[in-house]
Amino acid sequence: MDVNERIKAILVEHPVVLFMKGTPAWPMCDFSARAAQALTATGARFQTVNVQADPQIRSALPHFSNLSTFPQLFVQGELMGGCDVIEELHQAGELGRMMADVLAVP
Ligand SMILES: N[C@@H](CCC(=O)N[C@@H](CS)C(=O)NCC(=O)O)C(=O)O
Repeated sequence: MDVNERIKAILVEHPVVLFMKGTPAWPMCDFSARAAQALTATGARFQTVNVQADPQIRSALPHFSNLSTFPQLFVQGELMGGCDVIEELHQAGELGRMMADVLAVP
């Protein structure tokens, strides 16, 4: 499967996907760590893709999304943004609401 098809398949399969460096337990970059922390704090379940472990996705995703940096959060297939956007949404109380809407988390 072509890498863009793989990215699309991940986005179809999972309503909330964080493409990050490392994993929430072992983040490999402070921006990825902060993004994963904010999402974890909402209590929502989210899928992560470690771009450091997948060089094809690491190089293709910036072209696919038009965002050159990581992390990248997609909700229902749409790019929300990176760490700055995620933290802003979290601080405004919007991130939890968004996750609840998408995932029906109480
Ligand atoms: N302002 C960005 C900061 C993210 C950032 O600068 N990430 C860097 C360091 S992890 C990055 O992805 N650089 C490009 C690369 O490593 O390919 C955000 O909100 O996510």
